[in-house]
Amino acid sequence: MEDTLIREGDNLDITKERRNATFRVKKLAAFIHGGEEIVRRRKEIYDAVEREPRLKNSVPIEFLAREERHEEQARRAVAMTDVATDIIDGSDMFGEGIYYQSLIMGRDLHSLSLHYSMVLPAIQNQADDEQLDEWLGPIISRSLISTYAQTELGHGTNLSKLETTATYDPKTQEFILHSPTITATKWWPGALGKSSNYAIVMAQLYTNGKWHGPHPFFVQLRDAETHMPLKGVTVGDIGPKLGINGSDNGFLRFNNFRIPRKTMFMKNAKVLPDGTYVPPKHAKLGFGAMVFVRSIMIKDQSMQLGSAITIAVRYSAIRRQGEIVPNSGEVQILDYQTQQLRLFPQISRTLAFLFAAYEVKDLYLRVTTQLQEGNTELLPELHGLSSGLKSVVSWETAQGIEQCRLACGGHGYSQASAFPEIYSYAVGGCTYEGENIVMLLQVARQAFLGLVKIVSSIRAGTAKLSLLTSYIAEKQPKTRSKFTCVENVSAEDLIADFEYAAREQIFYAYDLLKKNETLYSTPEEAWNKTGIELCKASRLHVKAFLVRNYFNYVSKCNDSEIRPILDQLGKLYALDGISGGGVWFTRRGYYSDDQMATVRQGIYSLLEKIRPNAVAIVDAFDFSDRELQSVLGRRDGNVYENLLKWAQQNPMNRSEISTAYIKHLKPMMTEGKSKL
Ligand SMILES: CCCCCCCC/C=C\CCCCCCCCCCC/C=C/C(=O)SCCNC(=O)CCNC(=O)[C@H](O)C(C)(C)COP(=O)(O)OP(=O)(O)OC[C@H]1O[C@@H](n2cnc3c(N)ncnc32)[C@H](O)[C@@H]1OP(=O)(O)O
Ligand SMILES: Cc1cc2nc3c(=O)[nH]c(=O)nc-3n(C[C@H](O)[C@H](O)[C@H](O)COP(=O)(O)OP(=O)(O)OC[C@H]3O[C@@H](n4cnc5c(N)ncnc54)[C@H](O)[C@@H]3O)c2cc1C
Repeated sequence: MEDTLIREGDNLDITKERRNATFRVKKLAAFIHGGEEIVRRRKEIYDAVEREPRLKNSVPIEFLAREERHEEQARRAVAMTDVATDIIDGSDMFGEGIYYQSLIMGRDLHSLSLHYSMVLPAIQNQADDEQLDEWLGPIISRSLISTYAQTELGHGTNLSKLETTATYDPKTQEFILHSPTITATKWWPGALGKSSNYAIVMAQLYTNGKWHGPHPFFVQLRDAETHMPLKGVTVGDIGPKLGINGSDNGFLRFNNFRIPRKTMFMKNAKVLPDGTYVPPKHAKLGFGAMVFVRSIMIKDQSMQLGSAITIAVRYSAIRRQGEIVPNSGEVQILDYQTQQLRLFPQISRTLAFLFAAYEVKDLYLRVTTQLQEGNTELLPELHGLSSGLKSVVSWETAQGIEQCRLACGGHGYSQASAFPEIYSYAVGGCTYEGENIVMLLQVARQAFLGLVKIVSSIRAGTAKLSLLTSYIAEKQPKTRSKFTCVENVSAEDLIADFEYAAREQIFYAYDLLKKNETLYSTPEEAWNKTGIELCKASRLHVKAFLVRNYFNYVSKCNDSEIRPILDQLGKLYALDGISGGGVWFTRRGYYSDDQMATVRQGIYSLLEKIRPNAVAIVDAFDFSDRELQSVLGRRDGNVYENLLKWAQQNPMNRSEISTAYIKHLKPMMTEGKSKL
């Protein structure tokens, strides 16, 4: 990060904002990103990327047609990975990897996305030693391109009903892969359509006439030389999508396609040559690649929200429209209280999500180490934390980006703002790696050792609780919330409030479930009739984690220059949640009407405090113009002249007269004239 973000020629309003900030941006950036050394490395990586001619992103991606975009993203992906090890520590996916990728690939996936984000971790963690020796080299050297093919036309969520079969034939020691129906067609896998010649294929395993559920296989799909699909394989691109159109998400069918026995991942489950099935230590170890992406995408999502709010705050600082006091001149739109309420909570959310991303990364790494030793103890906790965070974070990120777009008025709707790209990329996270509602139900059902299981064990006095769940066993306070005013409220009080709301809803949902079990004939029907309340319980449980984790993380900061900023943002995060969460905080009179009114007053006072530092705070997220790719969010604030330049480079303006005019409009006008 540079010493100062102020330069000659910058927009005067944005310069004034930076001069008036009460803290040094570098300090906050260091805290946010985990230390000065990490910020220094970010700058080093950025400079190296800028110096490398092959990593120049000269084509404005938003003007490209689908095939051109796919090709340009493939070019970038190859260049990115050609020079990666000269620039970054390739083993640090959660840190340097994700940052490096965002500098080059922008908000899109590409031909190698799944190769790195799912296949590499799956091979590292699920292949046996012999398979690792055989597969890891080609994966790293990129002599093959691979993807993760699980979802089918008929089933994405309910993996037990996937229809692709892998039937073992002991005579030839092969599996026969087959797509028995149309709905068995694999559908969605990134980079499957045209790029990949290998895929991890999830298929229902049958050996010696017995079914063993879905298992992963590493399957060659296309010829290594000609890249033509192999006989028995039908593969192609599924067509344009809401976003990520640089990626060739694909379809895939097998027609009695034979693959060798050792293409089944064999570190956990095994099929012996005679067809004997050896089960894994934990039934869901084969789902590890999904857990990796759910874990890493929390950081990715927070960075998407962070870039949206950086753009919106910078633009709001240079945009002047309307007067607050008549005849005193037009104000920066950032001065409107309503604008602040739209924007500043998104700053807090970005930080809360980022700090949660650090926690889930640590847990992921601990679980990976444990699994290497054959210990699956922490796996359910990771499944719960990553599923719950994935759900809440991707949803609130999508909502937050949309608020940022709306807050930028008409210019927010233009691709020049970058919001359409950011939104359409980020919102995919609500669906992929487990549809959000389904993941919330997982949190309720199984995760965190199972909220539902926890309640029954707490009541039975047999609960074994983890750090993430121990609050659930605490007694609900009979007194009111301790909140009196924003100045006096402590982190502990705010955490207690969220835990109160979560506990209240968890027990409410549990009791409803038990009641429904008496009303409906099966536990599954009762579960379905309690689904909405269970999802609410999971959401509040995750929110309580986010608040607790935010303040725990910030408690490490003793710097008097930036600590007040972090406290203000933390309080805003919590109070905005309480104010918007209404009913859960007022149940049993925990918050009175007067307290709620004081919460709102607290929010207004925080908005006022944050306002003078808003530009500097988003500067501390340390996004370069290269990453933001937004005319509205330019560091220098020179928006208007660059909007005009951006429009002028639009291919439609290459000639004065369009083909639409020549082919359709002109003949119509000529005919119109002849009728006069
Ligand atoms: C040098 C190199 C340079 C490289 C430079 C580049 C670097 C790039 C770096 C970083 C890139 C990062 C980019 C950011 C991220 C963007 C990438 C985006 C890619 C997106 C691709 C998308 C892929 C996909 O979508 S793949 C398909 C995903 N599909 C799903 O998620 C399906 C959802 N369904 C399920 O997961 C499950 O079926 C279920 C959980 C809904 C239900 O499962 P079921 O089998 O029915 O089980 P159930 O009976 O409910 O539960 C039984 C018990 O099992 C437990 N359990 C379930 N799942 C798991 C699990 N995964 N792990 C552990 N335990 C699990 C469950 O809790 C139950 O437990 P219990 O104890 O018995 O109660
Ligand atoms: C951008 C993108 C990239 C993707 N990349 C890949 C990839 O690389 N590889 C891959 O294999 N897949 C990929 N997918 C597929 C993705 O993982 C699935 O779409 C996702 O898991 C959701 O499954 P589904 O489509 O079957 O949704 P459905 O399960 O059909 O969901 C539809 C609705 O039904 C509800 N629903 C379903 N089941 C339940 C339930 N039990 N209880 C309550 N409600 C329920 C959901 O909440 C949702 O509202 C990708 C998808 C997208 C959008």
